[in-house]
Amino acid sequence: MNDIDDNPTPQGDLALQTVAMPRDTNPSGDIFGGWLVSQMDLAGMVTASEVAGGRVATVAIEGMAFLTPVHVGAVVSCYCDVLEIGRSSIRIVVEVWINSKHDGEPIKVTEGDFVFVAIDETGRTRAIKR
Ligand SMILES: CC(=O)SCCNC(=O)CCNC(=O)[C@H](O)C(C)(C)COP(=O)(O)OP(=O)(O)OC[C@H]1O[C@@H](n2cnc3c(N)ncnc32)[C@H](O)[C@@H]1OP(=O)(O)O
Repeated sequence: MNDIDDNPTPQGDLALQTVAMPRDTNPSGDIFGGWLVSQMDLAGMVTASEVAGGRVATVAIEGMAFLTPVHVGAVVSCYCDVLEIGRSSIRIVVEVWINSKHDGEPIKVTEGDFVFVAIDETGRTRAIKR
């Protein structure tokens, strides 16, 4: 995982942008980690589907850490960078960034390595065309 201080700008391309809503909070009013993972999975799926030219499934999520809380109303941006393309798999680092409530500076919230697999209509793996 990249160190937040060594990597002050997003890595990769913007794949998904959304707003953290009150419905995405737990009873204490904090945004759920699971909601963020869901957004990251969607962002990764968009990028992986483009690379794979069709249907993909998430096979693994590795090495995640939540670095800073997300507040309701924050614009949540997911950036994807393709790290590796195998026979059927695509490894993507997904980073989530928000802007600081105080000074508007971009802040990295979390990142994780997501592995997607290209699958056919029956759900079996398929080779990615290059
Ligand atoms: C967007 C969504 O659909 S989210 C839904 C949640 N995800 C799912 O339902 C997927 C459930 N899993 C599956 O259906 C199956 O595991 C499949 C079809 C994805 C893969 O089937 P497998 O029998 O594991 O395939 P196989 O062993 O050939 O591995 C396929 C590729 O995935 C890679 N892979 C498999 N497991 C892992 C893992 N845990 N971590 C990293 N890579 C992995 C393999 O290295 C291989 O890569 P390569 O083809 O580039 O060499």
